Amino acid sequence: MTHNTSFEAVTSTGAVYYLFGATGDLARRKLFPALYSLYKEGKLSNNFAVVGLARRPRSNEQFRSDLYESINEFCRYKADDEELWNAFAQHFVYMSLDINNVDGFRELNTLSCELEERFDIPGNRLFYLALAPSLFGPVSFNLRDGGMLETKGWHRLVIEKPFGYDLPSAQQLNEQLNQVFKEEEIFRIDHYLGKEMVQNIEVIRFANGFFEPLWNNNHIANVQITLSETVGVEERGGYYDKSGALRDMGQNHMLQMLTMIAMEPPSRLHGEDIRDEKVKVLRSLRGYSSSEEVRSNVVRGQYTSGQVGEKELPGYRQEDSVDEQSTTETYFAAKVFVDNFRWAGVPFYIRTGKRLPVKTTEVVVEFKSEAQNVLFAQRQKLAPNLLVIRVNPMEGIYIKINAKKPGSDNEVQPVSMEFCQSCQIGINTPEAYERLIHDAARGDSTYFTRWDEVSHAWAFVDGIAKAWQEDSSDLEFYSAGSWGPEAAVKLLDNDGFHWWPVNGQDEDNVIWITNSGI
Ligand SMILES: NC(=O)C1=CN([C@@H]2O[C@H](COP(=O)(O)OP(=O)(O)OC[C@H]3O[C@@H](n4cnc5c(N)ncnc54)[C@H](OP(=O)(O)O)[C@@H]3O)[C@@H](O)[C@H]2O)C=CC1
Ligand SMILES: O=C1O[C@H](COP(=O)(O)O)[C@@H](O)[C@H](O)[C@H]1O
Repeated sequence: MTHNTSFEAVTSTGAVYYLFGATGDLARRKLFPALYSLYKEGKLSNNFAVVGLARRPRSNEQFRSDLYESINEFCRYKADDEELWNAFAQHFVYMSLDINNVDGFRELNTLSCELEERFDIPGNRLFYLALAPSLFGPVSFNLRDGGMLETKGWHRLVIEKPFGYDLPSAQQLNEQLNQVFKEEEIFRIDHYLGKEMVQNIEVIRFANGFFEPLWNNNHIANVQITLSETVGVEERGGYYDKSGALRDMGQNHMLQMLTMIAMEPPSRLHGEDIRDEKVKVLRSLRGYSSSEEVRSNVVRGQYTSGQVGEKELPGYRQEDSVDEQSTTETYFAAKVFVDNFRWAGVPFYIRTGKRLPVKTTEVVVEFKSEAQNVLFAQRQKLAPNLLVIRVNPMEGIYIKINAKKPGSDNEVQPVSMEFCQSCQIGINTPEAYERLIHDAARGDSTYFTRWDEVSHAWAFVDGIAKAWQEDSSDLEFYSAGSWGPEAAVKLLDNDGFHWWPVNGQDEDNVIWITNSGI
């Protein structure tokens, strides 16, 4: 399908949306609010119905009341227009269903036919699995065996991460899904791909004349991708202790962002062409050939207790449902190479962690400055030019260039020129889940991960995980609220680089030229 660059205009086709896991955290915090925003902005066609599904009993009224609370707590729009709210809520029904009970799916089919008639829906069905991954296979089989796929319309399966625990488990899961759904019917969520500024990477790169000619190893010294979080593992200690930062963030969000930065221009702006280019990057990732190589290129850490502001925060091993002797990493940083013509020799430094000092997602592209420094050597060492893409929570880009300090003889100083998208649009940019639900309803899979992407990403990550499993002695500890293990600093230091400060907290005396008014 042609990748539709206009999020605004297109209303999705009529469908029944099945929210498996409707009593869960994801539904409450993300999915209900996303559906309401889409409805409010006229992006859901009027002929739709939503069936909430989970085991615990709920009447339709209770379900709608949960929906109302979730929207008022988490949605960027409040449900304060009574007429609109009532019109929206009447599309929602709830059915108690155990995934393992095929008879329940037959009842669900009967309910679905009624809803399709009531709302004039042409048999299109979208199944959103906000469930533990172990239930993805059983749901798919019971959808088929319970007759849920016997309509004339389209059928789509939207699944949450994690897609497996490693390559073998992901392959097994994929084989199960493929017994029921075709690849083009499977929409694997990576919510980072729904973020405005991640999608903007493709536009910044390919819609501007002055970046692409420089976008290669002749001009770029290194690329840094940071996904830092201030939160700990919250209520998800049980899941996280088995997963760790590498699987939780590395296999998916970080590698996906890396592919957007490193991919070749697609031949057309079509979903499949874009995904073809992304998968080529993943194929070109240089795996680590030994445990020693993993140790010298990948750093892992775990947070210990620490003072953050007024609060003394617990260490990871004291978190609920976490093993007291756990060696699970809550931080990792890696030096990664993309072995292809464009990127030969350019290090990509990636890092993510929990309980770091700020919540931010940023990409920094550092340009080479040898030639300029030869010329200016007698005066001063120049700062390299940077392009910074700010994904979250601030959205925008800035470039850092050098200019003459006004009034000085020949002093050069860095100047940052910023486009602050969030300052212009405010916090009202669509949430990632809005975009992704809307895309799935329109059948646009551009910003969902295809199986070959997932499998290559797992193959890369498995190499690291295997080395770590053999020997955990390189696990370092960092205090909550710090920037992670010292070894992550050395990783760049050894190459003559350093992590650039995030959140615009530049240590230089930088002048900002900005549209943000700050
Ligand atoms: N929460 C988040 O922010 C994120 C979550 N995810 C992923 O989304 C998925 C869901 O996460 P989350 O909402 O946090 O999980 P929760 O544990 O909060 O919710 C799980 C849901 O599954 C339902 N459920 C469990 N077993 C069955 C069953 N046998 N039959 C029917 N329903 C069942 C539960 O309802 P009941 O007990 O009533 O049956 C509940 O609604 C997971 O894969 C998670 O990794 C991904 C990214 C972020
Ligand atoms: O997928 C996940 O992402 C969140 C971070 O997402 P963000 O949109 O808030 O940046 C992370 O906290 C969680 O552990 C992980 O599973």
